[in-house]
Amino acid sequence: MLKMVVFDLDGTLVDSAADIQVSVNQMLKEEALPPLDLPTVISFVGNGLPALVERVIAHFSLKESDLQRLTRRVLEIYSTSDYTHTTVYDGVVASLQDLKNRGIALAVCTNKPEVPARHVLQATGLERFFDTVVGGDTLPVRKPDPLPLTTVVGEVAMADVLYVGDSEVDAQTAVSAGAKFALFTEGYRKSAVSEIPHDFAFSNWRDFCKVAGSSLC
Ligand SMILES: O=C(O)COP(=O)(O)O
Ligand SMILES: [Mg+2]
Repeated sequence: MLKMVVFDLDGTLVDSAADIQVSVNQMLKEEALPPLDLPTVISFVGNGLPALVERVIAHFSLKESDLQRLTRRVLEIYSTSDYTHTTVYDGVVASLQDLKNRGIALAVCTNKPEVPARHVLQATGLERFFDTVVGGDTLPVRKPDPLPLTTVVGEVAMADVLYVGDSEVDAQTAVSAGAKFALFTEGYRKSAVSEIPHDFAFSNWRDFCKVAGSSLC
């Protein structure tokens, strides 16, 4: 029986890439470097902020030793953003409300650092749905290590848990943790849907009711 649904954030609940792009480009401007376009930034998202900045460093052949400084700067800019370009995917709120009404526990397990993850949830009005939020810097390891997901799940049996995400990283996390996985296909995945292990796939949040067996369908 479904007792808990855990959600990834970027590319799953929210389309957040445009604000990530603004923050990265602000840092690049300060470094006298040219801006990156949206598809390039999206291709760098998925493994957390330090990995994103590592990819920026590789893209511009910058010094590896600048990683910490540039990561700190992007985090600073992004954490104080007003997130005006970040939108909740259509159908997400109704899906979350339905799960909450059914008494199913809801949590977020994202690789976005915890502070901006909480800010984004606040700014988009989604915060009220979630008791637990684990970010990419909450624990010593991040997804695809299963620890963030197993930590969020706590005492609930994995057989009663569904993880919902948009990427290869999320699929791998679910497999390692032993959770069922639902793939939202319209986020920031890099490979074909058929190459990403999943128990369910959906391209529109209005169809999530079929995955979660709700009365909304
Ligand atoms: O911050 C990232 O790289 C990805 O974030 P996500 O885990 O919410 O998709
Ligand atoms: Mg994601």
